[in-house]
Amino acid sequence: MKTFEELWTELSDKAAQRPEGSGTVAALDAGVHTIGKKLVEEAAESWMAAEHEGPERTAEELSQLLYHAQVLMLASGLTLDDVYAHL
Ligand SMILES: N=c1c2ncn([C@@H]3O[C@H](COP(=O)(O)OP(=O)(O)OP(=O)(O)O)[C@@H](O)[C@H]3O)c2ncn1[C@@H]1O[C@H](COP(=O)(O)O)[C@@H](O)[C@H]1O
Repeated sequence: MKTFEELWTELSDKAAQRPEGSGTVAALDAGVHTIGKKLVEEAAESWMAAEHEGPERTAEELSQLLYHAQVLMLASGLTLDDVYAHL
């Protein structure tokens, strides 16, 4: 298990180090358009899980939504503080 901040640290390191086999590096290379589509897909899957599939599946989909939100933040050159400033 990891927190949102711990995931951010891990993904930031991956973006900087670009290790072989990283899905995050591949997503960043694919670009904002592809990442954005994935974010919307995970949002829809979270919605459907909440309506039809129960809390466990909803938590799983929401974790993927948070992951793709962080990838979009990285691709956009944003930091956590840039986003937290709007909360
Ligand atoms: N938390 C996640 C995470 N959540 C979602 N995903 C990606 O999002 C996809 C979600 O898949 P779906 O189930 O919606 O779809 P799928 O059919 O399985 O996959 P696609 O065909 O849609 O790509 C997964 O296949 C992963 O590619 C994630 N990829 C990585 N992480 C974590 O990010 C960290 C870095 O990962 P790497 O960059 O791959 O090393 C690790 O700690 C991982 O656990």
